[in-house]
Amino acid sequence: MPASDRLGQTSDILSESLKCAEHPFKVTVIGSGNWGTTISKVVAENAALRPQLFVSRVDMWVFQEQVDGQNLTDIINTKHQNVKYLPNIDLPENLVANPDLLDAVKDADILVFNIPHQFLPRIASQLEGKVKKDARAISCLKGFDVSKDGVRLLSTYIEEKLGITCGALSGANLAPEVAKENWSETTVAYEIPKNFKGEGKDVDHGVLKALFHRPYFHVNVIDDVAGISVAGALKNVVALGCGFVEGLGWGNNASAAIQRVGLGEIIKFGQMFFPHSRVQTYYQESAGVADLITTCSGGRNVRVATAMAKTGKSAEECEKELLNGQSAQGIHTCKEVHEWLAACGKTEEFVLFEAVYQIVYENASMETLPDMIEDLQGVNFKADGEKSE
Ligand SMILES: NC(=O)c1ccc[n+]([C@@H]2O[C@H](COP(=O)([O-])OP(=O)(O)OC[C@H]3O[C@@H](n4cnc5c(N)ncnc54)[C@H](O)[C@@H]3O)[C@@H](O)[C@H]2O)c1
Ligand SMILES: O=P(O)(O)OC[C@H](O)CO
Repeated sequence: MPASDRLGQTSDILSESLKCAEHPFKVTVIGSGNWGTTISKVVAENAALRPQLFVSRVDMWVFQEQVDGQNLTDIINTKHQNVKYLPNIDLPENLVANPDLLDAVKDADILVFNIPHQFLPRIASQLEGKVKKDARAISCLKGFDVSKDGVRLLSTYIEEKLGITCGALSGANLAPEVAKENWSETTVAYEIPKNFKGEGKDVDHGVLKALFHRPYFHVNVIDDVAGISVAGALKNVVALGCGFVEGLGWGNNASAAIQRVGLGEIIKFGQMFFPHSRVQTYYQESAGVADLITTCSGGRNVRVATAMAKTGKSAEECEKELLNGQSAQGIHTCKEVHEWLAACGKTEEFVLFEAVYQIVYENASMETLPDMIEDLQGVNFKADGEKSE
């Protein structure tokens, strides 16, 4: 379908639910990697299409770097492509690459966070006290914040650090496919805050759908921020497990077994540490089992873990060699999850997550994965009060 037809189609799908904003919302995306640039494209397309709701210019904050002797921002703003992180994809001309973080956010009503999550603390510190007090945010990051105080969602981290309400976007969304406008679904989760200013004056579910929904990118908006965030973070750890068995040449059955156990651990983790998350989110939403399947089929975490199995190199080496500056978030998340589970004495209840950590950081043998999963099944059986082998 030509791009112009697709734009028209979007407009039809959303027109009835759309209201005018009193003042159009200014949107800034913080991050310009593989997914950061893709989501910036999505948002800028919608901003151009809906002047009654959004300021046409969308800023995309870029962590500046040189590419062939030129600033990446200059290349993006002239060629309208992010040649390093999303090559060969045309970006809308109303998307402006901005290397100055504080300038990019200064007028923003909606902040879309989209950076590898290990960089969030430094960026959030720079933003403290510098964003509009009534700005709203959406986090597209997949990961957790773990400290001695506990495990926190990244949206909660942003809320507490910046004093603004933050939701999340997560789904079965390999960026290169979304960027090429192949159809996919996603889930946006946002809880309307107590200080909601009213329709047309503030961000609500309709505004978020108008911001993110495209003919090729179908959005379901819910309020279970914890559910979609837990699923999005933990499927990256499971994907590392799938990459190990793929690299060992064990085939699809082995990968399915890892995904089955992984889904169980994701739901258990959510119920144990974020009891307000809803179990049905994990299997009904794109952010749940669908994201697990797509990531375990072809994501960067699988590719890195497969290379580890084939070459014997470390996760960091494989990430560096394969991803050209992109990040496999499972490498960080499995460590964060291990640290949290160890702190609360629960590692034995999440044996797949723990096995992945041991393989990545403690040189444990990948061949031990099946035995560890057997042990887990034994624990589950006994917990259900049934006979254990
Ligand atoms: N790529 C995908 O398919 C995809 C899909 C859905 C969600 N996500 C999630 O979105 C988030 C962002 O992923 P991505 O794919 O856009 O990033 P990426 O993996 O492409 O990482 C590259 C980005 O990191 C930036 N960077 C490097 N060093 C930095 C530093 N010191 N400070 C700040 N930024 C620095 C680079 O400038 C670049 O913009 C992650 O949490 C990821 O899990 C990714
Ligand atoms: O390529 P990955 O493994 O980082 O996964 C990307 C996305 O999270 C898939 O939804």
